[in-house]
Amino acid sequence: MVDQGDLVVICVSIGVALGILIACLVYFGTRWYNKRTHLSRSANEPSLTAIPIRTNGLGTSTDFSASLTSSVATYKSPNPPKKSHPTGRNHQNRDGFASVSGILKYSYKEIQKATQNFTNILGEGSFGTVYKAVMPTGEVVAVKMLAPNSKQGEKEFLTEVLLLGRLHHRNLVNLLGYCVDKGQLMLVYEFMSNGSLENLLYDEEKELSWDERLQIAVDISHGVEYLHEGAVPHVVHRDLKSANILLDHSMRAKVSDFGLSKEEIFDGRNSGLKGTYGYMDPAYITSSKFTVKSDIYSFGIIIFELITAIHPHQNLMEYINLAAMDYDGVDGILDKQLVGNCNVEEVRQLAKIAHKCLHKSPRKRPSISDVSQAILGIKQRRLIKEDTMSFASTNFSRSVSQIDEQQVELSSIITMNHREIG
Ligand SMILES: Nc1ncnc2c1ncn2[C@@H]1O[C@H](COP(=O)(O)OP(=O)(O)OP(=O)(O)O)[C@@H](O)[C@H]1O
Repeated sequence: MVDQGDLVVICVSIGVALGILIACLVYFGTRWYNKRTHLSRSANEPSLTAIPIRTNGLGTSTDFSASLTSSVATYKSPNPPKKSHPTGRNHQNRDGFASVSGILKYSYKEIQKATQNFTNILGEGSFGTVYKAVMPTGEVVAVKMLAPNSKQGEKEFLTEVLLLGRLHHRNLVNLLGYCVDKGQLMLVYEFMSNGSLENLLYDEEKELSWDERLQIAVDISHGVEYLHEGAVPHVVHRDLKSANILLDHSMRAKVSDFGLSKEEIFDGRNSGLKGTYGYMDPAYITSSKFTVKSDIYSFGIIIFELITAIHPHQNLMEYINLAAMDYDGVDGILDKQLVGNCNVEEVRQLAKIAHKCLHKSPRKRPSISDVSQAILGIKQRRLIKEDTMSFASTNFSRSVSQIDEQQVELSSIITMNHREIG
């Protein structure tokens, strides 16, 4: 027989053992659950800061630490990002790869037919040839075919497509589709019928009014604002220049070539720099650190191109420095198309904003949202002025017609008086 004391000891021991068992079960169960949720979350959210990239066009890298300083120009902002714009497109995707972004995959044959066997050439860039294509739906698009000597691998190309497909804004040249077929890599973009800003500014036969130029500056600032502050993850363009600003049928400007790996500049040696001379932030050249403020610098140069129609490769910077000496200094370097055809005060205000973008200390340059607010301010001040003037002129004509009416009344009274006296 077990006495009562032993029974108590046995019960307590069983209780303690059960307690330990339950505690262990809860502890390991929670750990297992947390791990499972973490894994499934990671699987659903591909880390875009760990994108394998093309490096210098010389090879590929899948090293994640290297990708953090990569030319796939994403960066993490200290501020929480604004909500990303939805794609608004509702295409069915045939391979499911880019279904998140709503971009289409085309076959080589489809593109071949749409470009009339690659005969419809729009231009040539550092990535390869750009063709005009008419899709079976009737939609006109631009197809960028990567040069066969491009060292970009298929995997890296698809990663870039995935990144690009996430970026949609009315002031960006949106990616509509892609093609990886028969060893060819192609990107399908919306078609911009008025070509590049560079062509419009430097072709003697083309004309750009001051209003169009001001609107182009507003449009570019909105496109860059989306890349810097709206897109998730944020994107640094790294090659803003007038050749990368394209215009649609209604002369609205869109930023192109964003998010693509940029080729390293070759100037007789491996500089390690990416971008285009003339637009390149001097602070980046000395530090090799590319930031959003380097894009702001390039944008400042584009604004001065809009004002002067002087190409950065034709000593634009010297003219800018000269103009910086006085508030009205910009009057002397104005594009001759604009002389007598623009509001000089607005030109001076825009030049003042551009000077700030070119500040030699990147920290002192404004953010893109400040720049776009300031440019919009120029347009708004004009609207307010026009409103005030039209209000004043309406009041003036009302007063004139009142005087006219009173004169008629007066002359009829005088005539009546004359008749009575007569
Ligand atoms: N979406 C488009 N719609 C119409 N024309 C385009 C489009 N994209 C490019 N083009 C034209 O094709 C030409 C080559 O463009 P691409 O973007 O490849 O090179 P780039 O910007 O001129 O130079 P780089 O590649 O050195 O930046 C340009 O003249 C441009 O006008």
